[in-house]
Amino acid sequence: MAALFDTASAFTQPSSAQALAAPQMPVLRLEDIHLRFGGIKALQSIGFDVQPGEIRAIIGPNGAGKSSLLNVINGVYQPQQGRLTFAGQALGLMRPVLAAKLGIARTFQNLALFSGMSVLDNIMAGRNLHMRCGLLSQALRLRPAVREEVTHRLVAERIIDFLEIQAWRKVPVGRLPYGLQKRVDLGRALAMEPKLLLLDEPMAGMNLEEKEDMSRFILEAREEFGTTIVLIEHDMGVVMDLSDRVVVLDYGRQIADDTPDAVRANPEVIRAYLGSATQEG
Ligand SMILES: Nc1ncnc2c1ncn2[C@@H]1O[C@H](COP(=O)(O)OP(=O)(O)OP(=O)(O)O)[C@@H](O)[C@H]1O
Repeated sequence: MAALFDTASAFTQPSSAQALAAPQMPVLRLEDIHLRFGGIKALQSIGFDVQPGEIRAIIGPNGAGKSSLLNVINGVYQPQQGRLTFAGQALGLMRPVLAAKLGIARTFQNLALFSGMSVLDNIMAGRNLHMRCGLLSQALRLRPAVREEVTHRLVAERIIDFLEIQAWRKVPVGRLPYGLQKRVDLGRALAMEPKLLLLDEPMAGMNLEEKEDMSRFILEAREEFGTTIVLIEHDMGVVMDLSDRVVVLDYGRQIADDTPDAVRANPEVIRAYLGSATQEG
């Protein structure tokens, strides 16, 4: 993110599938994660890593445990068993506040935007963690607060340019079509300068053109800012096109962790999930 943001990230590097050729310290490693809700075994012995600059997909049928897994990664759910390591730091378990501090950002299946606020202000909301001046100095318009706001606005404007949403920067988000709202949600998350970006069904409810746009922005975010991405997606075409490696869940179990092509050819995956209807994806 050096080109866009003022602070360099530990994971800022040109990223591509080539980066995966040489093993590096993973951004994230999950080991033997078990999560239960009463009698429901939502996750059973899940373990995989995410390399810097990688786009990792998590797929599986409805109820397979995908959202639960994302919630374990950002600390919303506490697994009964397992270990999580972030950027080489063994954390045991994650907590939401810690996740935010460590630089884990997330978009949601059901958008989490302020619908009455403008595009710019929603993206500015993503800068909150980076703001050092308190509310009082902001309210009194003290000089350091004004200076800081200018810097953050600059970052927000650059993200708006990057996502090609300049024309709507002053428009309340609630008035935008759904596809654009999803783009603003991505912008809000990118504004956090995340080391790890979790995308929960970024293409849900989009038409083909919107999906193509969103795919392009995800790939460009990785290329330009070196963002490491974990995404849940139901559209197999999107998963195959975007991801470097794919984790497949079925009834809370991890049945595959491989490249898109290998996953596509895996008989257990085909049986559990892909099926004939999605083979063309
Ligand atoms: N907060 C919760 N309380 C109880 N059970 C839950 C909770 N969250 C998830 N579950 C259960 O855990 C299992 C996995 O659910 P999860 O939402 O993680 O699956 P998913 O793969 O994301 O599904 P979908 O594709 O439909 O979003 C399901 O049986 C679900 O009912």
